[in-house]
Amino acid sequence: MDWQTPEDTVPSRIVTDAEVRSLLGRPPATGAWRDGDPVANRRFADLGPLDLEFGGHLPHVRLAYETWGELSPSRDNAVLITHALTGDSHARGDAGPGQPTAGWWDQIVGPGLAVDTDRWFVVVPNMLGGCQGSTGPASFAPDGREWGARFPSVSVRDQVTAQALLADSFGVDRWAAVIGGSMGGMHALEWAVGLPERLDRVAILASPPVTTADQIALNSVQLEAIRMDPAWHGGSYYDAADGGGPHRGLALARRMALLQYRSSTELNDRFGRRWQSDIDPLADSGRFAISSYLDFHGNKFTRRFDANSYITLVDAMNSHDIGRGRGSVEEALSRVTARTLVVGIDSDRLFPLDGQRRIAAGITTNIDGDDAAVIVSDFGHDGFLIEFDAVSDHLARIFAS
Ligand SMILES: CC(=O)SCCNC(=O)CCNC(=O)[C@H](O)C(C)(C)COP(=O)(O)OP(=O)(O)OC[C@H]1O[C@@H](n2cnc3c(N)ncnc32)[C@H](O)[C@@H]1OP(=O)(O)O
Ligand SMILES: N[C@@H](CCO)C(=O)O
Repeated sequence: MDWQTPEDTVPSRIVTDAEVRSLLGRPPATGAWRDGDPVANRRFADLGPLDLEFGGHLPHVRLAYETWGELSPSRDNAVLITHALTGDSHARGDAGPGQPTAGWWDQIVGPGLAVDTDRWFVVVPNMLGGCQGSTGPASFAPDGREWGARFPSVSVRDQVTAQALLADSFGVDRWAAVIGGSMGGMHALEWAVGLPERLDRVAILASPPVTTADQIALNSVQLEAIRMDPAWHGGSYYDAADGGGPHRGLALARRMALLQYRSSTELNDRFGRRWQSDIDPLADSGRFAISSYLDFHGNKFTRRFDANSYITLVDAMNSHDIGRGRGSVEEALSRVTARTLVVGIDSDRLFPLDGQRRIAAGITTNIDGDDAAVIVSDFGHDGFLIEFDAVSDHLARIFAS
């Protein structure tokens, strides 16, 4: 089978349960597009073929995206927000009638908020390789079946290339700002280094200049947890009789990840040594509350995310090295011309402050001189999704610059 067939034999914009059922005789993969999705604001951009950094080729790329605000006639007020590893385009929850789904930055993006949608035209795409409407392993290969584990390796740079094609589709030559946290901050940094002529400002939150050995190690055990699940089937699980996915492995990977997303201080203060039955009288006795919390998030995650997509995105995150092919990290950072904000969280054990400090020190247009701004918080890495006031204050400073 030639997976590089240049023509789609199946339109990659097949999106509804009904279309998938009629094609494959079963529902779509977890996280893939579904009928009745409440995100009325979501749109799709078909961006054509894409040659990938590590040699792969996608015959057709589609990005799902949402927008808020109005694009000015001169197209000079567009702001790109890039999401974290398991995020999506839904930064705001009030995009249309019948919108029950909360957005992940409701308190930051909106009329009169730090990213003021009365002033800015805000674009939030789902990243390439994701499973919330953009082309990824749960999308269709040219043979009319999901790519699955056959999906080619994508890098953070490929994901930015796809975002640049999306910008072209809007006629936006230059973003007023590119803003991202965590993996989204990797994208924001790549924009600033790789396409400096295409943005005025950049905000990088809780992100590193390279994914380190320590971080790759933590990622590798998560991926192994998925692959050792008997329901993994080498990634070809969509048609499997035993439940349609390595849910136990994926839930375990999410538990492991969550330990890096939150700080030990928060977990100790919040859960202590309490039993879950102390909190919920109906719960089984003999289980610690912290175990229950991890189980809850692990299991919840499997209901919204495709395991193949998780692997693809973690691999993309592992590819992140702002200095690759550019001499060094510092040489790469010296290319940045956008006004820059770099923010770290003091309790972040996933992407610790030294990474943000290295980024800040290497960028001459950093608004805080040679240092990063620091949010003091016990929430750890996830602080960029929780400390709304502090994040808003810092974003206000970059917009005022
Ligand atoms: C840009 C992006 O990254 S987008 C992706 C962001 N979203 C995610 O990452 C999804 C996973 N969610 C999270 O990581 C977090 O909820 C955050 C970071 C978004 C917000 O953090 P917090 O507000 O501190 O939420 P927290 O981690 O306490 O989770 C609350 C949930 O845990 C449940 N919970 C809390 N304690 C327990 C316990 N002992 N046992 C079982 N469940 C528990 C709550 O009932 C609540 O459930 P709900 O989600 O159905 O409302
Ligand atoms: N909670 C975030 C953490 C990674 O930045 C996510 O899952 O995307």
